[in-house]
Amino acid sequence: MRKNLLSHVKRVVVKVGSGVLSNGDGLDRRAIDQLSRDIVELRKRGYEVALVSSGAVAAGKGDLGIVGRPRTIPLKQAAAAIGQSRLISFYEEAFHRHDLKVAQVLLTRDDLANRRRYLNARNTLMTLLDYDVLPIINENDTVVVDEIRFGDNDNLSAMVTNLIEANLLVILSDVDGLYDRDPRDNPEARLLHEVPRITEEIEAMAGGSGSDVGTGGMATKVRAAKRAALYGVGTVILNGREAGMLGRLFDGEPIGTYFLPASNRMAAKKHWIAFTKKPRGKLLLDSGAVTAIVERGKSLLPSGIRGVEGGFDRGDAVRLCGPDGEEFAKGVINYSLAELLRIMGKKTSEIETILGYKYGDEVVHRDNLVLKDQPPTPAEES
Ligand SMILES: Nc1ncnc2c1ncn2[C@@H]1O[C@H](COP(=O)(O)OP(=O)(O)O)[C@@H](O)[C@H]1O
Ligand SMILES: N[C@@H](CCC(=O)OP(=O)(O)O)C(=O)O
Repeated sequence: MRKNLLSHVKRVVVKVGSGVLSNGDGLDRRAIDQLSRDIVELRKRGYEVALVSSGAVAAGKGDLGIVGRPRTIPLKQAAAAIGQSRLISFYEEAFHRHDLKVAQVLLTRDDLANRRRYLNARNTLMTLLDYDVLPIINENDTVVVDEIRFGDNDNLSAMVTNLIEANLLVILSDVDGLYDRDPRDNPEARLLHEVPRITEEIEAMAGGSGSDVGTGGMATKVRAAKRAALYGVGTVILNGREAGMLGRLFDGEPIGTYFLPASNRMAAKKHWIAFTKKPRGKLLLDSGAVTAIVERGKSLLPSGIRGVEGGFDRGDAVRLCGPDGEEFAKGVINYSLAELLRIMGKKTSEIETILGYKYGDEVVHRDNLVLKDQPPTPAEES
């Protein structure tokens, strides 16, 4: 059964957590050597692989004398600066033994939220894969502030899966997969082998991290799997502390937890709008506009807009809210705040007269609009 589920897979994103790569004293070389063997094995079987690796903070914090978690953001960022170069040098050494070249790619959410930079990052990663180089991706912890943070590498790995159009996301952690409750506190917890759909009940099973080095725990892994599923990609959570898990997975062994993809995937661009692009302002719509968008899949026209909050430029993402103020969708806007203030509530035919030009009849085109909790739509352009 598992083998069938994986038969279409060509390109894989493997994410490895800090808990797998570190021991109490920093990086665990044995774990890195073992992971490199597993990835080399996958590549020998013909799969393309990109690695999202945590571990920078865990690798560097000891140099600053930090025991447990770094207490402040600057300490965490300093630890990451020390640890990231060590992490890559260990990887370089391990993979060179197998004649595999590696490349370090450090990203912030801002890099992917801007469509041009997103496409640029994609081209770089695709080029590395074309040249048989293993990209090793991490968040650029040293420079991130809250507004441009992915927050955790589970989320980053889901974004990268979308970015490089991978067919499978594998998350290697320090547990065997998703249990029906946190196995740390519940010895009777049961491992789920397959999750057909990520419901609220499934999300409620996943708790936070119990370790000094992990971020987000199972909750962020399930969220990442949900994002990947919406993009039509399955996710497997495996225990990365055991040797040979990637090979065993592709041999068809029923290990870990497999989250099935949604049967009809969201278009890559809509996925990016929904999950990567950060919204700036808010549009308040009348009920007619809400019905047209939600029930008839229409674009947003200026006539349905009653109010605006916050600032934005043309091309930014904005939240769309109904008369009750509740956000029901997110979309990329064709007009700046200054332009919108002049055309909102007006007919489409008046746009050009008022502004002297127009970018389109729609304020937000239906192709650039995603409903909250929207069931996935058939794939369109990417
Ligand atoms: N329902 C659950 N099933 C499995 N693990 C869970 C669950 N709820 C919480 N966890 C915790 O999540 C941890 C893994 O997440 P985390 O510490 O962030 O690891 P990583 O460094 O791999 O990202 C596990 O060690 C476990 O204690
Ligand atoms: N970017 C951070 C890792 C953040 C993170 O999500 O950690 P983890 O939960 O171990 O995957 C680092 O390299 O230390």
